[in-house]
Amino acid sequence: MSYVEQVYQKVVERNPHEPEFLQAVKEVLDSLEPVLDRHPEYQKAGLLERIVEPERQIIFRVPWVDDQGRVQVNRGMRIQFNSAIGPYKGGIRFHPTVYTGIIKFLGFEQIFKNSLTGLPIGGAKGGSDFDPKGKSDAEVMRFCQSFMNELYRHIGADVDVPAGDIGVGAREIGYMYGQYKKLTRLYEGVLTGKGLSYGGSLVRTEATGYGLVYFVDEMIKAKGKSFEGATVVISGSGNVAIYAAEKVYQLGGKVVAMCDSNGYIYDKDGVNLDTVKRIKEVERGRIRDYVKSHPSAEYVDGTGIWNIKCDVALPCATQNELDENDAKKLVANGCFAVGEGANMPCTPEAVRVFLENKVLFAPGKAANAGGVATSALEMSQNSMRMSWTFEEVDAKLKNIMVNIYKNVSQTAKEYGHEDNFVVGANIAGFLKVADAMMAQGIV
Ligand SMILES: NC(=O)C1=CN([C@@H]2O[C@H](COP(=O)(O)OP(=O)(O)OC[C@H]3O[C@@H](n4cnc5c(N)ncnc54)[C@H](OP(=O)(O)O)[C@@H]3O)[C@@H](O)[C@H]2O)C=CC1
Ligand SMILES: O=C(O)CCC(=O)C(=O)O
Repeated sequence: MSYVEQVYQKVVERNPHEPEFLQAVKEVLDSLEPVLDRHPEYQKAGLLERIVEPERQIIFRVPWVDDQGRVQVNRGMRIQFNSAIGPYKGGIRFHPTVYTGIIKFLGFEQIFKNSLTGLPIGGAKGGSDFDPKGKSDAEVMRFCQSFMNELYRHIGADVDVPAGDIGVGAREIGYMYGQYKKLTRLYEGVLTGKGLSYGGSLVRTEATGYGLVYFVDEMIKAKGKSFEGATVVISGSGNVAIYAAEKVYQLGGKVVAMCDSNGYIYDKDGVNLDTVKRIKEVERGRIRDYVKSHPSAEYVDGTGIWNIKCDVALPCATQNELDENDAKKLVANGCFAVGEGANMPCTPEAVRVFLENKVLFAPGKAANAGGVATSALEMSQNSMRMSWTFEEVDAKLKNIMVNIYKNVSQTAKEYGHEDNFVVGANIAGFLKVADAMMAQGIV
């Protein structure tokens, strides 16, 4: 058994009930064999054993009172995975499926993603099994305040800087920021994704979706293709999906389908993004409402969005939402590129189908890094007590995404896996963190 296989075996023994975490670790470790051949010193330093173990996990009770006066109790957590290259950084997810296996897979991915941005940020993730769907603003506020009543002890502008993720947007960040400030009396950049009136950065709302499309654009341009005239299917209709769609339209493509967890809409004339924004950002409604104002579009309950013919597929909803059969369908329908806006949305079997069929595949830790990169730009602006214009931040974001593409594709080539951006992203993200960990001793 190789060193890498031995490390993975130990991870399986230690975390037997966390399949998503095991999936994320296996994908990274599988890419690292050639790196370990070149760097035998990593084994001596126990580098892999250390990188797969979080530096710290904080799990806490979150009690709150609902609108009926009943006491509710959720579980909160923050997993601070790796601080070798900077303060912990990563989102907070509020969703009923949250448990340690999900937050650990996200925190682990975040280490390498944050490294790829080229900015000094370590990896972390947090969340709760609280479901904001159907809750009143007052309930969400009480929950967020209670969540922060514990979390504030473990974070800080130079310690750990959380942000949003599924179920956590501007509203939740605002409530958490207010409570942090009240508890600590500090007005500092402790969270990103803040509102513009209290330290937020322009473009952070758009950043993950825009960044995804900048990355995919670079990847397909290298093969002589473009978004101009391309038909695109995007799963999800949340923050990442909406702004990926906006950038696709700006580059001349047409988005024909989007979804939420209940079902998908198909609009052959191109999904009207103003309508989706109204339904999702203002009314907090369901995607099925789209057909009320666009009767020529179709709404279909359940999964199945990947059966729709497209040139480019952008999974932007959640982990493991696109499986082997979906991938085969996309290939059969002529899809030539897939970009992961979500974290780990494609199963390992689906990724294999794409790579075997020469579909250009942009893995999430590279392709969706624009969100956290812009969060780091928000941290810089907060530290400098200034704010850049939309154009300035957007230009920096685009530059970062182009550089990530270059780094990932060059690394893939250098290690003998040309056009395999999964291997390229894992190795390039790992090398910087490994170098920093080696320099800092056994900690
Ligand atoms: N926000 C960010 O900056 C970043 C986010 N990401 C990743 O992008 C993904 C989306 O995040 P974000 O847009 O912020 O989250 P949002 O909460 O804004 O949106 C999530 C969207 O995905 C849908 N969805 C969730 N679960 C499923 C499912 N099982 N099947 C179909 N649709 C589903 C939701 O539908 P419904 O409303 O019905 O639940 C919603 O439309 C996540 O994987 C996240 O980790 C990655 C990098 C940065
Ligand atoms: O902006 C951030 O800090 C985190 C974004 C995020 O959660 C992610 O990259 O998955």
